Amino acid sequence: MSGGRILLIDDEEEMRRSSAQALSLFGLDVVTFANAEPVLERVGYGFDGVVISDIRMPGMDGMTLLQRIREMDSEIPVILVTGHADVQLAVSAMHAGVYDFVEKPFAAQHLVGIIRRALDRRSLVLENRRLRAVAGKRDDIEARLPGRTQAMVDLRYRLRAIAATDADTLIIGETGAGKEVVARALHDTSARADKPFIAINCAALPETLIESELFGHEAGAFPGALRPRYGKFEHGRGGTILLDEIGSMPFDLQAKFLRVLQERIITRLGSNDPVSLDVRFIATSKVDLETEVARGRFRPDLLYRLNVATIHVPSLAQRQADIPLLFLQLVREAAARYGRSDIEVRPETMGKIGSRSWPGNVRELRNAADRLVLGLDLQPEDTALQNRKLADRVAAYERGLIASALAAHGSLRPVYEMLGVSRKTLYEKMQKYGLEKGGAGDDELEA
Ligand SMILES: Nc1ncnc2c1ncn2[C@@H]1O[C@H](COP(=O)(O)OP(=O)(O)OP(=O)(O)O)[C@@H](O)[C@H]1O
Repeated sequence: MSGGRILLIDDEEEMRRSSAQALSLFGLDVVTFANAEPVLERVGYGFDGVVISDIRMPGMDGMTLLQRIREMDSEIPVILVTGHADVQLAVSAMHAGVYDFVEKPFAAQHLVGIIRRALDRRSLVLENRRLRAVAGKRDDIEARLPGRTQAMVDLRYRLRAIAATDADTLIIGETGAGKEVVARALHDTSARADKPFIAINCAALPETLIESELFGHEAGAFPGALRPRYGKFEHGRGGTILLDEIGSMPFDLQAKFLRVLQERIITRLGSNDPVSLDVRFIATSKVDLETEVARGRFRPDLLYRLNVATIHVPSLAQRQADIPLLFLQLVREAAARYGRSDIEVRPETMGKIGSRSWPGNVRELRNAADRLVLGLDLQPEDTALQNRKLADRVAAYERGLIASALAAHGSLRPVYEMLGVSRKTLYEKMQKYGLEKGGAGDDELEA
């Protein structure tokens, strides 16, 4: 039997007390209410329990409650408690989709039997929904993240393994490598697939607003907060929250966020009432968070907490062999988007695509596919470079310098000496940019 909750509504206090007591003797987890309104806040699409309500009550009656619940999710079991003379009401409730009735006075054991069947049915409904959602999207991972290189095979394997858990996840990868695509795929193949997916870009939110954006606020929490507002965390209830560019989260906020991760509770700005939060967090970063920790810009405790389930999204340089096929797929997608069907990729174009470097990764490759479909020339590498952000241009420049130094020397020592970096730094950068050691001996690499 499921461990779901039983919400019991009756306006008579004695009835609430005695029913709750009787049901808890049978090991059922009962919460009682004197009126129906607050129950609507407690149930929703993923509710894994049963509602039992008196049919006649002042304020919202049992019939209206039944209708309101069925508008949210028609498969939540609602059991109505009727009086002896309520036959007419009972007939309408049956038409309205009530799960079952009990007539007052009732034997607790009789009600318990009905509740147990209702709970079993509810957990079956939820499990079926979960499996349907997962099955529908699972096959899709291959299509969303294609590639035959080991790096992509490993990525898909890890993604599936982590999607089967509810662990908070850190996704690392270069700009444009597809971190957000991976985050979405993770959500869509997880048990939370039919719940919200909320993406928040930490780098794009102004520092002054970020806290109220995430946590929400009460009216008057700060000047300009005229009305209470839910934060994005609460909007994501039951689902997944993606924190893009977690490294850009202001330092002070990191401590608060760590507490949210640990306790699953948030407090809106200007409020003292903590609200519980059922979400999975996914964070992404293109910068090395260890380095940010060393620079005092990122909290080590937050990194350790996030670093449990980690997915590395390979750069295009780390999956060079996948580039031609991926490019063809992106061309097909672009052709569909622009309503073109006669697109042909010439072998020499394909040669250029496969051999050049793509520091902007799939995003840049996708731009190239768009240009081809629109009949524009492939941008020369240096023009493409000018259109990128400073950090990407610096990275591309650095990669180029290291690549040519590696090509010019048979061993690593002259390379790192010439570039004025330690052997360890050189090794890390080679890994980051997917560069091979050229003619250098293996022993040189043990930094
Ligand atoms: N495997 C893929 N197949 C098709 N398109 C992809 C794939 N991976 C990424 N893309 C596309 O490339 C672009 C960049 O992807 P995404 O936004 O996920 O990258 P990112 O790593 O989150 O980038 P940034 O760090 O800059 O935010 C998007 O347009 C996305 O649709």
